[in-house]
Amino acid sequence: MSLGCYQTVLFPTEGKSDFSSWNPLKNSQLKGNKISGVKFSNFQVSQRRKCIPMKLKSLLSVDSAVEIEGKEGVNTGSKYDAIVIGSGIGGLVAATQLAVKGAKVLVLEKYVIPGGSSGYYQRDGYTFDVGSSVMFGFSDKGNLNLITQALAAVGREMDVIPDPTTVHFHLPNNLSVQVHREYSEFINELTSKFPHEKEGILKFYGECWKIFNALNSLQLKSLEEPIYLFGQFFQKPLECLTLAYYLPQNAGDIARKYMKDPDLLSFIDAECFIVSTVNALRTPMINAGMVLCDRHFGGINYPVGGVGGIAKSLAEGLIDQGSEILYKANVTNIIIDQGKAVGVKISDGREFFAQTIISNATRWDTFGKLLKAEHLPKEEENFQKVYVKAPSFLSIHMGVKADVLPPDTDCHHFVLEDDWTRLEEPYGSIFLSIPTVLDSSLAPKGRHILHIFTTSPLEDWEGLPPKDYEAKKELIADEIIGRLEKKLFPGLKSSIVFKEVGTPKTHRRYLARDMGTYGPMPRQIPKGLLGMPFNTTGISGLYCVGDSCFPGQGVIAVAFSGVMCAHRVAADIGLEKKSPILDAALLGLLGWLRTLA
Ligand SMILES: NC(=O)c1ccc[n+]([C@@H]2O[C@H](COP(=O)([O-])OP(=O)(O)OC[C@H]3O[C@@H](n4cnc5c(N)ncnc54)[C@H](O)[C@@H]3O)[C@@H](O)[C@H]2O)c1
Ligand SMILES: CC(C)=CCC/C(C)=C/C=C/C(C)=C/C=C/C(C)=C/C=C/C=C(C)/C=C/C=C(C)/C=C/C=C(\C)CCC=C(C)C
Repeated sequence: MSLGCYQTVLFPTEGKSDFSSWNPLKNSQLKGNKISGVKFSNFQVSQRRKCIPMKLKSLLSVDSAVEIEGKEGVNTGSKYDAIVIGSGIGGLVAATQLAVKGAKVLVLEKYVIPGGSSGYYQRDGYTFDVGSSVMFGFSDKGNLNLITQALAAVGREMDVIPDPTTVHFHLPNNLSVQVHREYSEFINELTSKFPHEKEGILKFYGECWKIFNALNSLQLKSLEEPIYLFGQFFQKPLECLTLAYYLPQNAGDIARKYMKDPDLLSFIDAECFIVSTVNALRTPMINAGMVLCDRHFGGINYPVGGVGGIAKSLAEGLIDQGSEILYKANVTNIIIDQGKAVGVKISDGREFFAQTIISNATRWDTFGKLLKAEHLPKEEENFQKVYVKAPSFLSIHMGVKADVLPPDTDCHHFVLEDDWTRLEEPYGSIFLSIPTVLDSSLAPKGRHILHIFTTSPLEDWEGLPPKDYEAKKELIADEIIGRLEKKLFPGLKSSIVFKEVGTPKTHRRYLARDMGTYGPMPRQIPKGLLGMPFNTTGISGLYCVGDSCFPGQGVIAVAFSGVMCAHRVAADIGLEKKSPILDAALLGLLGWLRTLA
């Protein structure tokens, strides 16, 4: 199936009117509405900011980022080394890493473009990021720039724009904190708000750096592969022991060792909530250490042309390696033969076979829908005891008149106005991303994009007649926009020229995630990352990748899960070294450790 060159792809919101009219192939009115004429070389930055694109090198033009190519003639008869279900960043990284090791991979994607939550859609001259927009691991230094490395592995590089402020927090008691790219500036700003806690602040973030530096010194591969793991322990014993020490710990406990001020502890909760959808007491310290430092080490960098270009580049790179990707391929079953996963069936009845099957669908979808209930392994039962689905999102994508934003507005904002206890409540906290502050080419001239999202449970949106559903979307969106108008941008409502609201039903439908979930979150206080499963599953030949695997939510996190998965699969199909005896011992040990969580 080829959608042809320059087909504009739409990611519609769920609603009667959107559904009845949606067909990406028919949207010829938007054909040619690609961000034409813009090349990375003469890319123009919004005049509000002096952001200079990092000249990494560009092999992609923005035009090609909009072109989507399906793969014709995928052969149902041939046997692949691996079939990957889903082309989220986790799935694509696993697929590309395997392909460069020499494996023949087939990616089956339900939607018409790659990327999942890191995809994009276009409307009226705007290019919107579907979900993720704060890119960790996308710098040109260190070992943890996994997005950069994943692209480089398949010969792709993208121009990126450094974001001077990771996020601007607007919190209760008029606490406003900008997380500057420069660590010292951030620490100065935070200690100026909490001078009595200076020592505690330095100690807490100092522990984060210990973790980050240990992670950054390792060569990252599968922690389920003993030859690699023991090799790392041998080469970097201190760093590995540091990580092993922090593995079962949570950020909130460590913060409480050093800090007492309740507002400061709540600030640490907000820092963690952004990356884990739970407070600091439930956020694994390794994850906190990773993100709270990477933003200062490599910095947050936004890809020119939008986040969707990353998945597009990976998919192109995959095809260059001789592997395949098939869009509109909705996997309905994983085929099991004598207890081993051997293939998949898609909704049009075709079957594909491979030595290994990798699912980038969530574990709830993989084990609840793609496999029959009797295949639920004990390990998955345990996972579902320790982790629950985080709520879904209400998202509002808007185009606004540019002059509504004050000069020097930051790209990312987090807003929780009056009451700390509302942090984790549905519709309590508001995330706001304004990517046009960095890349003005994403919107028509004189306009900015506002991508607003807030947590929202699917249950709030079920069983409503279409008219009530539409009315509720408008009502809730209006409230959220009103809050931003009051807190940040007076006159916001009257500046709106485009608005589209997506509900949890939209996310469920177009991201194929059970209940539209954002990802897994611990049911109670977890033992850090100890309970999070890696990539192998209780079913031989079946692997999982993505945010319901170690280390959890986040684009960089799922990229790491992709790297780990590819390494483990490569060892199992003979493309990497493997020791069956050590394998059995390590997998047994890791399984036992998880039962302690
Ligand atoms: N607002 C946000 O910023 C936001 C929102 C949600 C998720 N995220 C992040 O996105 C990342 C998720 O990445 P990921 O790699 O785990 O997955 P993903 O959910 O982004 O992608 C999974 C892909 O698999 C496809 N798929 C699922 N089931 C399928 C099936 N049966 N057949 C064929 N295709 C199928 C989906 O269409 C999707 O493209 C996480 O990092 C998460 O934190 C961010
Ligand atoms: C095995 C054993 C037992 C032991 C051994 C020891 C060792 C060696 C260990 C090791 C470990 C490791 C390597 C680990 C690793 C880890 C990692 C890499 C991690 C990572 C993580 C990441 C993350 C978590 C991320 C996240 C992020 C996110 C989620 C983001 C988000 C964002 C958003 C939401 C946006 C916002 C917006 C606004 C504000 C607007």
